[in-house]
Amino acid sequence: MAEELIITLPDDWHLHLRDGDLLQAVAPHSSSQFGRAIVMPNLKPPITTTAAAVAYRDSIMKTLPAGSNFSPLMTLYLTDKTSPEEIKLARRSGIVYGVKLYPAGATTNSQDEVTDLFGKCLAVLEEMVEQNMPLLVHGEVTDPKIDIFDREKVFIETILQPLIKRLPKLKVVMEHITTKDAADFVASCSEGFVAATVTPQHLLLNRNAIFQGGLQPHNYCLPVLKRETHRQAIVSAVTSGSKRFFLGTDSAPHEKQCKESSCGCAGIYNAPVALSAYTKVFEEAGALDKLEAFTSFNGPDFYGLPRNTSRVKLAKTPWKVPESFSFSFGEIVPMFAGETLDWQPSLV
Ligand SMILES: NC(=O)N[C@@H](CC(=O)O)C(=O)O
Ligand SMILES: [Zn+2]
Ligand SMILES: [Zn+2]
Repeated sequence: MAEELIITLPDDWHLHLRDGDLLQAVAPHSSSQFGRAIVMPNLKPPITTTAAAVAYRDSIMKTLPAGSNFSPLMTLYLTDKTSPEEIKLARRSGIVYGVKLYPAGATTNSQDEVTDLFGKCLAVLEEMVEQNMPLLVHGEVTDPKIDIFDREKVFIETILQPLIKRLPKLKVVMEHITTKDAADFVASCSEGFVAATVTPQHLLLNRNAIFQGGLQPHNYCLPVLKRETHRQAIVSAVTSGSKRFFLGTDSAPHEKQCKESSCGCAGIYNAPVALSAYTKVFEEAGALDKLEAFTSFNGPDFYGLPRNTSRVKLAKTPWKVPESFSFSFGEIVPMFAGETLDWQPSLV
């Protein structure tokens, strides 16, 4: 069994860096372990224009330590009002790498978004094909009549399949997939056009983790964790060697008091443990030889970007995850708080 692995520096293809104090607090955990990150636009207010993305990128760059090579790849938040012209501006800016679809009300800060994708956004989607701009989707329907555990499957059937049929040349990333249905669907689509990101929590935890010994708010995220058979299916998908699946942590920090509340926020802060956690998944599947493609090759290949050239070492040295990280504004509790993990990353 390997005691040390050296792999190409990974990128995070789905990350929430937030803004203000929270950005300052969490940026180092990602910028020290990843080359690039696709930065989600669900701020308050959301990043809906290229101008706002440029300003947000500037504020991220200001938080990075001197000499950091971390590169934030920005995204726009699709709304019913987004114009095809905005897509052209985004492409010309050279800093926007995707447009994010949040079905209205699907998740944190997604109140006033797309209500009718085909009715209101078709011209924008056609321009995205023209500009080779990927659509990144939070793939859950929001109809309250649909059971929360079925929302991803129903999204595939009612939105994604018709969308891909209508616009087969649109690049689509199904973000944070959680089900066998999603893994099978992505595997059945054209390589290079449809791909998926997968989080550490959906690979390592099933829905029991939300209720283990009492309600566990730090294991609550969206899409919600699913049953064990689904977890096993997405582990098989990512460890199969398929190029369609890549690393996207969905690290989504919320202050401890917002998680431990009578109405707790959705989102798991996993940036500090992400590389250890993904390595554990591949080790347990006997597929450490497939880890690097998932963490460091498939993402840039899909986005048409060069692979990173620097490397990271993963040493099989047990380390204890902090119970929480404290800041002037409050605390953030990471995934696997207080637990011991095996693989410790460091830049080489
Ligand atoms: N994943 C989550 O549970 N929450 C994310 C939003 C998202 O990615 O859906 C957040 O911004 O907090
Ligand atoms: Zn999401
Ligand atoms: Zn997310």
